[in-house]
Amino acid sequence: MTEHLSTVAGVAVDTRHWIGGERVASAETFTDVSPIDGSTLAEIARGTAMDAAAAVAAAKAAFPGWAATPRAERARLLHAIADGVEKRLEDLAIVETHDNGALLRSHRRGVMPRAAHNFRFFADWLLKLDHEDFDTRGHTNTVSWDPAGPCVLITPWNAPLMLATWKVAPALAAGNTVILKPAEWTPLTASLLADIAAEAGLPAGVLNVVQGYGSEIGDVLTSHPDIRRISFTGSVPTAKRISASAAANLTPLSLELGGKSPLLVFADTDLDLAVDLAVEQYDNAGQVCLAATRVLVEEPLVDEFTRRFVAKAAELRQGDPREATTDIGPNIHPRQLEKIDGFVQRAIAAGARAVIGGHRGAGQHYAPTLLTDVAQDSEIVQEEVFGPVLTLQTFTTEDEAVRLANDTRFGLAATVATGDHERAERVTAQLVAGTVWANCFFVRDLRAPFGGSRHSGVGREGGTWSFDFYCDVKNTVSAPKGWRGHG
Ligand SMILES: NC(=O)c1ccc[n+]([C@@H]2O[C@H](COP(=O)([O-])OP(=O)(O)OC[C@H]3O[C@@H](n4cnc5c(N)ncnc54)[C@H](O)[C@@H]3O)[C@@H](O)[C@H]2O)c1
Ligand SMILES: O=C/C=C/C=C(\O)C(=O)O
Repeated sequence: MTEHLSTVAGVAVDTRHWIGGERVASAETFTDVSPIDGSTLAEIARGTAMDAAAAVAAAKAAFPGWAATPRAERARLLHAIADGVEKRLEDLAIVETHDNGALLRSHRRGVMPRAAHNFRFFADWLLKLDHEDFDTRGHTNTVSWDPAGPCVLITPWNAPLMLATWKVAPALAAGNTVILKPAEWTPLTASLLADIAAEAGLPAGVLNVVQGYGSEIGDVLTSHPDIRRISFTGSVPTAKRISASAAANLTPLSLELGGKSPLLVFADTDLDLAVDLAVEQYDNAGQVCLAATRVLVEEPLVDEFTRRFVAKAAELRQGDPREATTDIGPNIHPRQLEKIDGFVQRAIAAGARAVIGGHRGAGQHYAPTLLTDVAQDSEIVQEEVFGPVLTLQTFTTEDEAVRLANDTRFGLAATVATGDHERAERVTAQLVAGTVWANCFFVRDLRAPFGGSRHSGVGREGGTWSFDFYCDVKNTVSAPKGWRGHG
């Protein structure tokens, strides 16, 4: 037994899959390494096609029972899982920090409370889910949100438990069973979530966790005919593969993908606010899908903005994410660091100038970077870097700002900084993005639709949108009493 437990920062983590209410090992393992110091955290079960198929079978077997469980009982169990997340908040926070290198204080204050909130929110929303019946010549239309079946949920490493629970909670609330496949760089908190769900009393097979490489077990999961929904957060190339694989069974998909979101700074803005919004984009070492990585500044403001930005960014402290004084932790993996530096060096070779940064930092850190003299059609402006790298461009008219902002293949988010209310309304209305923020950033309400336009995603989740996706939405039309048909 103990050979399957790893101790991470004093917390015992089971390194096996969680399938049908049991821990299941694989013949092989893969090594999970900490981005903080390169140390080995655990040897994790390396899922095979057989493990993936077993998880689907377990989810299929558990589905009828869970789908028939009264809503109030499903909601009660989700709240019990939220209680468990809150009880183990410190364990989850420290384990996640070791696993993905993001700040411990963010995990404590923001991310793990949000993970618990994901369960509470969808439990409560389930109980409120309703519509007004409507009448068609005396016939009553009644809409119901019926459970769809087993779901495959595939998540990335940048916010592992937050993004896993953002999918698991609504899927379970809807009456579906789940196979969660966490990213191979961050497998640990998904395993702790399985412990928490079991302790809360979630029936066996309702939540299954399969560890392993997406390239080895992804297709088995996403092409399986018993799977009724796939929700994926990750990169565009993987999304295309999954879409092709899901097409075999016409399995409905929700895809939340990358971005190259703009921050539009107008000359009439509160400059302190605009600078704060820009510097905030280095959060999580730039590994945030929503990050506004293209800073677009109105020409007359650019010198003053740049001066203030540089001063503010210089205050950021890179270091150990466990320390309360650290602002930016390491990037996730040497491969990711390589990728980030590749983007930056190619940009510089193409004529970009690094106002700050432009190189690696100590250990697995990348120096916060701002690149200027970049062409709109260049790689650095068009492609997602997923590191602490921003570009700076200028504009002279509102139309030009909107045109530059919309001129990538992405459309996840956009942020506008302006002191003019009418301008804010005019500009936000023209931006192509799933989420647009005016004079703020990352203000999230789980009732709101969340997702991306164009290559940033397919579909929306959040509030009723989540239930629309995870359910077979049904309309039942009842004839009035005594009705004898059309004849
Ligand atoms: N829109 C959002 O909400 C959001 C949130 C976070 C991250 N992201 C995006 O995620 C990307 C970074 O994450 P990543 O590098 O882990 O992405 P990725 O696509 O490489 O991996 C994501 C997940 O997909 C799995 N996977 C890989 N190949 C697969 C296959 N063939 N079939 C099924 N699953 C497979 C991986 O194992 C991992 O669990 C960035 O583009 C980022 O913008 C988007
Ligand atoms: O890095 C991506 C962050 C995504 C955030 C959400 O999915 C959310 O707030 O629900």
